[in-house]
Amino acid sequence: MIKNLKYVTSFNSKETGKVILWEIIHSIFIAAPSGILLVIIWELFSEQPNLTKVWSVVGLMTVMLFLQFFVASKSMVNSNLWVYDLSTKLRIALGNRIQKFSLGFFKKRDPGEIASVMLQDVANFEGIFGHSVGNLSSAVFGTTVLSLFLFVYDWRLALCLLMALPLIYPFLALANYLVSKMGRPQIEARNNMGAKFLEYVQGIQHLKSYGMVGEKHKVLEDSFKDLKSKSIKLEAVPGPFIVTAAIVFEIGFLAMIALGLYYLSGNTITIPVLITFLIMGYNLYSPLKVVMVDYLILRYMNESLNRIVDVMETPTMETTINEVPANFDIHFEDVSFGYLEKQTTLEAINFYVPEQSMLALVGYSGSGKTTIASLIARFWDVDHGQIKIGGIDIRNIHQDHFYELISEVFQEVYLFDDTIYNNIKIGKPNATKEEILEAADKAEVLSFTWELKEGMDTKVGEGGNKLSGGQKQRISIARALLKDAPIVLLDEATASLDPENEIYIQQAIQELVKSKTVIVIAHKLATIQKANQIVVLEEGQIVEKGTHTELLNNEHIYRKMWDIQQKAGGWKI
Ligand SMILES: Nc1ncnc2c1ncn2[C@@H]1O[C@H](COP(=O)(O)OP(=O)(O)OP(=O)(O)O)[C@@H](O)[C@H]1O
Repeated sequence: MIKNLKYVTSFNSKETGKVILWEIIHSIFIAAPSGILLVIIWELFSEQPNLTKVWSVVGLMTVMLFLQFFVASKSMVNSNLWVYDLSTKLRIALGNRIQKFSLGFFKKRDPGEIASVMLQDVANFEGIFGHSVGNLSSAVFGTTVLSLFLFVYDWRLALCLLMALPLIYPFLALANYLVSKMGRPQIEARNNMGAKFLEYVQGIQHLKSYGMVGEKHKVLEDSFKDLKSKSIKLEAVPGPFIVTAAIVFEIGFLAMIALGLYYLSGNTITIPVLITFLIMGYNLYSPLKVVMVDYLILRYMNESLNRIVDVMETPTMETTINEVPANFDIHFEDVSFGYLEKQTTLEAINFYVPEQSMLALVGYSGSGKTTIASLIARFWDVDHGQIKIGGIDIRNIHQDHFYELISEVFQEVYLFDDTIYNNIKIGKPNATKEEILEAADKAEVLSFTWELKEGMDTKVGEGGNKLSGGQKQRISIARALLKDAPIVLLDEATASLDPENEIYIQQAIQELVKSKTVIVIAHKLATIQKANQIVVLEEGQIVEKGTHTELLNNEHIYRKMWDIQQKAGGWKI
């Protein structure tokens, strides 16, 4: 836990020292009044009590009270500001880290789970640590100061009080073990509930159309119940051990009273000393009892910290090397890749795409075409071999520079819940209005926006759900045109367009790919006849390579696919 706390507090280490200092001053102010009270008791028990002295001490106590109010407010404000600042910095760091992960990270970890690290786990830390830091410091500093006082008065009674500390340890250790054992499943149940809820809300349209709302709601309800039972267990099972530890403290206090009375009867201590122990002894235990409960909550918080640190330490695709390619040819050297461990999706892929030439990827569904395009875009990293751009391994090109090199027009187009204009602008954030409209025009976006009441300022809805598939694709082509990157990846760019628009889009694409290095995936072989090279894939391996004419003469898969498409082209329904 200390390691985790050190790690997270390093995000605002400058302020940490100041917060601790204020908390120490605060805990001394909490302990001080009982010390001052003793002066009154001692004075009252003296043979000739000096009332002026007593009144002065009462005056001092009043001043201390005001000071305590100031110190308490200051330390509370400081620690709250510090913890909220810390958690904001932590969230920003997590956000920055998450954007540098490969897509593989998001496939392995549920989006609901990642969201819960960012929201719930950081909130856990913020809520718990913000409030516990004061209690912890009073327990450590307040108890140390009081113990020193008590040892000066009578070391035997002080030792008797402190004897309770090792005795509570086994109960605390057991409770601690139970919290760490039950905390993780509880957090997992909470995340599972979040993920199920997200899935339910996102998929509600499809659930309704298949009449599965009730069935999925049951799954959601089960996840609520699971969370309930795990939360109850987490609270109820370690609870009795904490109560027992608190009772051990009371027993320690009773033992001290008994010992004190024994010493009093033997005249080895005086009444004021016993009264001192009765007052201070109880005060000694109070912060410890509070911190004991806090400690368990802190252990629970540590489970959240583990998950935060885990995300922060997951390797990203970031590189400190920043080699800049001199040209934009693409080289696949013995590349193998699998989405899952022990599963090969691509095996020993070798090809070379000279700068400003076009390579087409062809093959039956599931043969690995999209995977090759995704590897070039670094959505994933290769397991074996190298992909080079301009002779440089793409893993050695800095992320910011790398994404300037590539434009993608993929099957799945994601649009942000913003205007059409702004969705195109993403391709080049500093583009002028003229440039954006020109790209929109070339990609046939203007031809449908003029029919819309708000034109290019029409909001597209979440993920672009207010537009048709073809319209979304045109926007993504406009984005790529605007970006004007030297490498273009096209994945079935014209799949969801009607034949008339397809002709226009093909023209726009011709414009887009002019003087670019292009990798194109097209199911319609007629569109790639002019490609400089065609690579045919089967089950993740290259089975043919050549030009359209060469492959037709090969009489192999490409020829078969071509013949089928030629026949299908003649069909009319
Ligand atoms: N995210 C993923 N996780 C696990 N397996 C995947 C993932 N994406 C694709 N695959 C698998 O990898 C293999 C290759 O898929 P890929 O999408 O590259 O094929 P494709 O040739 O582009 O297919 P299509 O023409 O149907 O788009 C398939 O067996 C597919 O099931």
